[in-house]
Amino acid sequence: MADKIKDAKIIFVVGGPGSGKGTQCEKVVAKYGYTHLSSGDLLRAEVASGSERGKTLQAIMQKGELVPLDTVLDMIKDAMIAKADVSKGFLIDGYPREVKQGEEFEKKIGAPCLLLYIDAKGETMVKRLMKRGETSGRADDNEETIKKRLDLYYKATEPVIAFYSSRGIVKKIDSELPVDEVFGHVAKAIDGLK
Ligand SMILES: Nc1ncnc2c1ncn2[C@H]1C[C@H](O)[C@@H](COP(=O)(O)OP(=O)(O)OP(=O)(O)O)O1
Ligand SMILES: Nc1ncnc2c1ncn2[C@H]1C[C@H](O)[C@@H](COP(=O)(O)O)O1
Ligand SMILES: [Mg+2]
Repeated sequence: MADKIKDAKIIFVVGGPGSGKGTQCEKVVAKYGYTHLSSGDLLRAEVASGSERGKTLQAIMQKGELVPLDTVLDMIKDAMIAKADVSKGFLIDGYPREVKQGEEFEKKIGAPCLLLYIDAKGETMVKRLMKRGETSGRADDNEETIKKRLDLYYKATEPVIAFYSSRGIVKKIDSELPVDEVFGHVAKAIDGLK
């Protein structure tokens, strides 16, 4: 089964909470037809299913903490296999959150050809998430959890950028710009792929 995805085109989309990863991924899907897999969305779907596992995940996510690596990697892998026959490429949004996640992904699935680093200032991310929280219904879009997610991002996820930079596959995207301008830079990075 895993053979079906071993040669897939894989793009990691990494950035802080509220930086605009999901927003840009939607636009990439519209233009390039890639498959968007957000680890957070996969986890929220499990929570919404009402399963016992979903209840455990919900408690972790509500605190702004990371769920266990194996849980999230298995979900991504299953979702990739389900789309393998029709996918032109995969946008893996919100993963890896720490270097170990990247290493395990490469062992079990394959290597990314590009890492889109969606970069915004801390204060911008907080403002965006507080605004999104007015309508999102997300249990983690509140002041206390946003602060924890941001702290964890700087501590655990920023080293991911350095790890892949040494491989020359990181494109840093200024996400302080308006959405369509940000997308112009995202598209340029994707068009630059062989
Ligand atoms: N360039 C932008 N300018 C202004 N607002 C933006 C921009 N990009 C995204 N937004 C808005 C849309 C959302 O309401 C909010 C967060 O964007 P979103 O794409 O959901 O972030 P994200 O996927 O990185 O966050 P999370 O990690 O929490 O899922 O900010
Ligand atoms: N890759 C991940 N590893 C661990 N936990 C994760 C991962 N992706 C999402 N999560 C959990 C923890 C996050 O705070 C929430 C929301 O994710 P988001 O990408 O902001 O939608 O889910
Ligand atoms: Mg998102």
